[in-house]
This record gives sequence, structure tokens and C-alpha cells, in this order.
Amino acid sequence: MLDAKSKSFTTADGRTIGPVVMEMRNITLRFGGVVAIKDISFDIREGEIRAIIGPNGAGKSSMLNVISGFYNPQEGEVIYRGAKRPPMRPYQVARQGIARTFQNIALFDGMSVLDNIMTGRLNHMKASIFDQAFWWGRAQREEVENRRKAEEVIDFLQIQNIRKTPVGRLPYGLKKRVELARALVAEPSILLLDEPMAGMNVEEKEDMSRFILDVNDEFGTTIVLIEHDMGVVMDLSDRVVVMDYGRKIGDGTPDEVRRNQEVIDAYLGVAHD
Ligand SMILES: Nc1ncnc2c1ncn2[C@@H]1O[C@H](COP(=O)(O)OP(=O)(O)OP(=O)(O)O)[C@@H](O)[C@H]1O
Repeated sequence: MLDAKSKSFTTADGRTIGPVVMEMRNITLRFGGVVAIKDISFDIREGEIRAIIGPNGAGKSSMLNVISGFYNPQEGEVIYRGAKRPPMRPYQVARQGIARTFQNIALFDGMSVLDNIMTGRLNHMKASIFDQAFWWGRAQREEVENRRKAEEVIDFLQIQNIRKTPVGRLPYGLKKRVELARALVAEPSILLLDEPMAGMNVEEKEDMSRFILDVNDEFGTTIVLIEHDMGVVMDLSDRVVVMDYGRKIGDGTPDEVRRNQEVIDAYLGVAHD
């Protein structure tokens, strides 16, 4: 399935996957004596749904945190749109069009759904504090545009009826959807999802799967996700990276990964939560 880096190709189910947009080259990340990621390389293509799977402690979240700029690896390079990315702070990475959700929901419980979603527009706000204080020109136009985008995402994710509700009062599945909305209003080109279905019941998982596919389809957003539910991963993803003890032990289409003996031994064949 792998093609030349700059080429697009069509998958068996008729989806078009674009050129490589991000490359992780020989990434090593250590926390003191713990090697969370050992010399891992893989790429992410424009418009694909790319999963990172592996048992607990394999290094998946660490890898997502390298992509989002939360951790800068001791070794290796992140190549983004053809250029080596220098060490960056997460907000700088966010400005490059990379948004994320978190394993443990990170929303403001006391604030309404709408206000939480609006915080995702911070990267789009350019008006000065002075402009904002007096509601002048630029600030006014920005506010209108930010509201328009927030309402569009609210409609898209079908959460109109809870837009005024404080997030703290929502059931878990809906909170996860609000978190997705907050990431989406940033209009990311790459969306990082850290266990988007964790703690959800079957129905909530089905809803979330559908929304992830719709986001990818409707906005062309490239999606990188970590997920423990193998059924979900295999159904959703175009390609899967498999990690174990910080190493990469598999990389390919869901079918290729399913047939990989090392993956079967390390992950698929053992019980996990
Ligand atoms: N901030 C940190 N400080 C020290 N060690 C860390 C830190 N973050 C992760 N680690 C260690 O790095 C290794 C990989 O952890 P990581 O959370 O990336 O794995 P994971 O595959 O996401 O696990 P899980 O599925 O349980 O979330 C583990 O041994 C973990 O204890």
C-alpha cells in the first residue's frame, strides 16, 4: 500500500490518500532511565486515518505528545510538510494546524459547551487587547467569525441542544464529543485523538466512530488516533503503527498488521483493558 512519498493513491474502498505530510524519523524519547520511544520511524499521509496501537505503557501517548510538541525527543527528527521542525512549544505546533484531544477529558466543567468550544479558537484571535476591550473593528469581525465556526461545528456534531449546558453536567460520551468540537473549531489539518472512545458504551463508540469518519471525509482532516478498542481501530484506520515497549513492531494496513506474527504475540493475542 505504501507509495512514493509525494504521490497520492486510492485505497481499496475508494478513498484518496494524499502525499506524506509528516514524518517521524528515528525518534527516541527518554524520561530519565525510562526509554519511552526507541528509534521509531513512520509517516503520516494527508487525509488518512492513522492509528497508533500497543499494550499499556508501549509509548503511544508519548508519541502523540512528540507530534503535538508537548515533548521534544532527545534523538530523531520530525519532518512537517517537507521541512525539519525545530523544537517547539505546543502552542506553536497548534498554530501550524495540529490540534488534539486528551486521554483524560480536559474541559472547563463550569463553563458552557459553547464557551468551551470557543476556547478552541484562541489560535485564530489576532485582535489586540485594546481592540477587544473596546469591541472595535477587528475584534468584532473575529468574534463573529469565531461564533460562526463554533456554531458550524456544533451543528456538525449534533450538540445544538446542549450548547448552553455547563460541561460538568454532561455524561461522559457527550463530554468527549465536546472535546472533539473544541479541537475541530481550530480547523486543524492534523487532528490527534488520544483514546477517543475510552470509557464509552457501544452506542457512544458507534457515534464517535461515525463522527471521526465524517470529519475526515467532510473536512479532509488527517487523523492520528490512539485507541485500545481493536474493533474500532481496524474499522476506522487506513494504516496502523504498532508499538511495544517503546519499539515499533508493526506498520501497515489493518489486514497487514493483523497478520504480523510479532503483533499477534505482543498484542492481539494477549488480554488487555
Ligand atoms: N512524564 C513521564 N515521566 C516519566 N515516565 C513517563 C512519562 N510519561 C510516560 N512515561 C513512561 O514512558 C512509558 C510509555 O508511556 P506512555 O504513556 O507513552 O504509554 P502508552 O502506550 O500511552 O500507555 P497507556 O496505554 O497505558 O496510556 C511508560 O513506561 C511510562 O511509565
